[in-house]
Amino acid sequence: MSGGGGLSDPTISGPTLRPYLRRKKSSLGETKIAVLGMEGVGKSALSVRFLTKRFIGEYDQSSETKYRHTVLIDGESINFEVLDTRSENEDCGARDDVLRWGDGFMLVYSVISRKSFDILQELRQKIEDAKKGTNIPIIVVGNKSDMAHVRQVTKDEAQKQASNFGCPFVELSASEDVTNVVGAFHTICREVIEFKRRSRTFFDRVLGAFGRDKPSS
Ligand SMILES: Nc1nc2c(ncn2[C@@H]2O[C@H](COP(=O)(O)OP(=O)(O)OP(=O)(O)O)[C@@H](O)[C@H]2O)c(=O)[nH]1
Repeated sequence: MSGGGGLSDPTISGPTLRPYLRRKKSSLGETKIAVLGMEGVGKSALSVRFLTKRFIGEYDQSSETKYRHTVLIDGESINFEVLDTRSENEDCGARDDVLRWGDGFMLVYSVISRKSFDILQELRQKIEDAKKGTNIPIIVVGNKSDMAHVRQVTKDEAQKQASNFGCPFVELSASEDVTNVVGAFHTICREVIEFKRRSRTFFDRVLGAFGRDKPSS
C-alpha cells in the first residue's frame, strides 16, 4: 500500500526528508525587519499591504506598530516580525533601540520626494554605526511609482545608490502593486537568512580552528 505518509513511505524517507528536519530546528527562520524612512513615504502602507494584502489609504500615525507573521519562503517557515516605525523630527524611525532590534532594514523613500531619497545615505550610515559592522541586510524601496509623472527621483539613480550600498533595490507602488510589495519583504528576509548563515559559518570555522588547535591529552 502506498501513500501512508509515515517515515516508512519510501517517497519521503531517507536523504530527502533529513535536510528538511534539520532546517526546521534552525533559528535562521526568525527575522526582524524594521521599516525606515521619512514621514509620509508609505512605511505603514507597505507593512499593511504585505501583511493583509490591502491598501487602506490612511494609517494611524500616532504610534509604532510591530506585527508578527509566519510565511513560507523557499520551503522554510519564517517567523516574521515587522516593525512599522514612525518618523519623528526627520529621524526616519532610526532610533537606537530600533537599530539594535532589527536583523534587516527596509529603507523606504518616495519617488516624488527628493529629500526622502537623499536621506538614505545618512540612514545607512546610522545602521552600520549602530550594528558596528558592514554589509548589514538592507533593501532600498522606492514607493509611490504610480505617481511617476511627478517623480523627483529617477529609477537609474536609485539603482546606482543601491549598488553603492551593495543591496537590492525595487521601485513599486504600495497602492497598486501587491506582488512587488510581498517580493520586497521576501527579498529582505532572504538577505537576513543569508547573512545569518554566513555569520554562523564564520563562527563555526573559528570554533573549529580552536578545536583543532587544542593539544590532545
Ligand atoms: N499614491 C500613493 N500614495 C501612497 C502610496 N503609499 C502610501 N501612500 C499614501 O501616502 C500617505 C502616507 O502613507 P503612510 O503609510 O502613512 O506613510 P508613513 O511612512 O508610514 O508615515 P509616518 O508614519 O508618518 O512616518 C498616505 O496618505 C498613503 O495613502 C503609494 O504607493 N501611492
